[in-house]
Amino acid sequence: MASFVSTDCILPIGFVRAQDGSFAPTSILHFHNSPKTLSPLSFSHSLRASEIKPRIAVQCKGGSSLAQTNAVRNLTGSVTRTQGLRFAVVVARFNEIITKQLLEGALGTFKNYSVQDEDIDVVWVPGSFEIGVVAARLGKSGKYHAILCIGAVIRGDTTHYDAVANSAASGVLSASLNSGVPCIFGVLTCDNMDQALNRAGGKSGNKGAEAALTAIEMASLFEHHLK
Ligand SMILES: Nc1c(NC[C@H](O)[C@H](O)[C@H](O)CO)[nH]c(=O)[nH]c1=O
Ligand SMILES: CC(=O)[C@@H](O)COP(=O)(O)O
Repeated sequence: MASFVSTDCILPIGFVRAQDGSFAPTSILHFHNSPKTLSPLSFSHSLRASEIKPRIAVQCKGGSSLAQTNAVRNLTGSVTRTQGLRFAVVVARFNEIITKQLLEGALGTFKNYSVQDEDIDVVWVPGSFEIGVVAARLGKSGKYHAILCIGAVIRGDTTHYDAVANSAASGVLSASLNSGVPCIFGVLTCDNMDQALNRAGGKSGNKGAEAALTAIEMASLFEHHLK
């Protein structure tokens, strides 16, 4: 059974045993809770207790030495713990015949998972290119646990599609990273209208509904495990 030191443990490595038997660390590894194998000089890894050499002392918060655990913690957002979670939905009006269906699918998912109407704000923007800046503003407001971004980019005769699709994706990702609030990419990028219709409630399902479930899970992960 793999075992790992718990989080917030600092492993002094490369140390000199003093005359009084204490250890003087010469370099520090800070441990996270990710169960990874420690290579001899790697950093920011959890240490397999079985790999702790007798001469290494592990100083953990609370003063215990050589703290070990047999439990690997798995942190996952729960789609059944939605009470108090607040969501913003940024929707592009461009290709509204598609985005309205995606929005309806998303709102249906929120309802099915007991997200209250008063905990959802829907913000309309002209097109998918404008989603990122609004998502970033909403994320930084501190009012929401996740931002669901909905759009439909459909290829035309020019390369404009690539600019809009790529900008939408990078805009949503940047909003996530800059605000620290999960911004979920629910923007269709399709070669034609049929592909979009199939993914907005057609035979390929509703990607808006799927993205809403991702938003719930990520909101729960951040609220219940990563604060
Ligand atoms: N062609 C599509 C667009 N184009 C509009 C842009 O999103 C943007 O609003 C405009 O360039 C002004 O900044 N938007 C979509 O969402 N989907 C498209 O297929
Ligand atoms: C994604 C777009 O911007 C696209 O719909 C625009 O069409 P076109 O490339 O024919 O101007």
